Amino acid sequence: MGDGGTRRIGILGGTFNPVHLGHLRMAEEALELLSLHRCLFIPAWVPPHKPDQKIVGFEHRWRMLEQAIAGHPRFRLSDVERRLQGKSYTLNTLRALREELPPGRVLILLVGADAFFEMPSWWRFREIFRLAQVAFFQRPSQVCSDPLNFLRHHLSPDYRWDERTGHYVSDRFQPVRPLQTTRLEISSSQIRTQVAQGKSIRFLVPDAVLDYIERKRLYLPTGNSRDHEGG
Ligand SMILES: Nc1ncnc2c1ncn2[C@@H]1O[C@H](COP(=O)(O)OP(=O)(O)OP(=O)(O)O)[C@@H](O)[C@H]1O
Ligand SMILES: O=C(O)c1ccc[n+]([C@@H]2O[C@H](COP(=O)([O-])O)[C@@H](O)[C@H]2O)c1
Repeated sequence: MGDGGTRRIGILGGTFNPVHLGHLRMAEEALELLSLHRCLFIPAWVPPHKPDQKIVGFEHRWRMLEQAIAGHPRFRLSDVERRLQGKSYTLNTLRALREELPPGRVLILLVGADAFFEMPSWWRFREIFRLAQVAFFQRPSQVCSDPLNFLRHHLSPDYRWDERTGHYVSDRFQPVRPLQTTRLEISSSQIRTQVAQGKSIRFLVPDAVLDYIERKRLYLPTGNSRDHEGG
């Protein structure tokens, strides 16, 4: 992903219900490994694949992210999916970012390995690989499929491993890069469950997020939370 000075923007989309230290550490390591100029955190307005999940309102997820990344010199929060409304399809998000960012930016979509191997079920997923590079992170407890077979099968048989750059490359799509990062076994669902069971989530989320969850009484069994509204 050599770029001769071009600014490289990492894009980390998620439901962030709530944001946790797994997300933040993954973004921090991506900054270094991919020499990113910025990492954009993009909370989904309506996550396309979580229709049945009870998700706290966008405003709560936004506020928690805001506090989690406050003061970080390279982390930024983007409301592009709020502005787009409707289901938050990543292809639409990338197209909108292409229009609003200065020309010449290299977009690198950051996804956990679980999300990466599910991408063939995303809306017009092949176009995503034309518009942006993709970097995926190993998640703990992940039984990993072979990425090269996966790319050849779902995108193009010409995908090959480039030892020099550490990317899977193709003449038809942008490079894809596997990243070895610190494995933190944390998920938003685990956090929600622990809060609902009255267990501690300290050191799984930033302190400011912990305070916010307690103050707004989020993730308590139904009926106990404050301002708990949908999308
Ligand atoms: N601990 C983690 N390590 C690496 N990547 C992660 C981790 N947790 C989430 N991600 C990645 O961050 C992105 C956004 O994740 P999301 O907001 O859905 O969080 P989640 O913890 O997976 O949520 P849930 O448990 O509710 O499904 C996805 O690409 C996901 O794979
Ligand atoms: O574009 C799609 O069809 C699509 C389907 C599922 C998930 N995504 C995106 O993937 C990111 C992680 O999603 P999730 O559901 O694991 O929070 C988030 O930015 C979603 O908008 C995108």
